[in-house]
Amino acid sequence: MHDAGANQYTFHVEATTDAASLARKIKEVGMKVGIAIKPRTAVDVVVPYADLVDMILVMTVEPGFGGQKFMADMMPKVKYLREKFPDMDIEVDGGVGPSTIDACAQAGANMIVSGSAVVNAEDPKAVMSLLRKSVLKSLQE
Ligand SMILES: O=C(CO)[C@H](O)[C@H](O)COP(=O)(O)O
Repeated sequence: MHDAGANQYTFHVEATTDAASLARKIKEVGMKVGIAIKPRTAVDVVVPYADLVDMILVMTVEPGFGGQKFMADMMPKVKYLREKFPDMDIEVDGGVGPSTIDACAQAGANMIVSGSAVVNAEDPKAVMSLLRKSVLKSLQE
């Protein structure tokens, strides 16, 4: 993947029995590391790997497909991570769009995955701009 131009590899903590080794291997080949947690995984699970990763992804839907409903009850995980790791990239993925971005941004997410809300929009560029503005506004507060 690195040879093909990828500069970050994100894996699910639930998908490996040795997240630390996997994170180190990804770094060794020169890529940034992201670690993701599914909605039913406790946020504490990723804390031991914080020194080994560049980004923590909090899933706000069950992974699998786009178009699902945003789980607002994942926001305490984002807030907890932002308070604990002020300089960490924290991403949210699932059901993020104009009506849910402020909750993500205010909880402390600075990276966003948005599928349906962008691709199904009449004006995808305007939606991306709105999402970006919400995150930037919270970062400046
Ligand atoms: O595959 C996914 C989750 O597994 C999608 O990345 C995610 O759901 C984003 O899509 P949407 O914004 O439509 O929820």
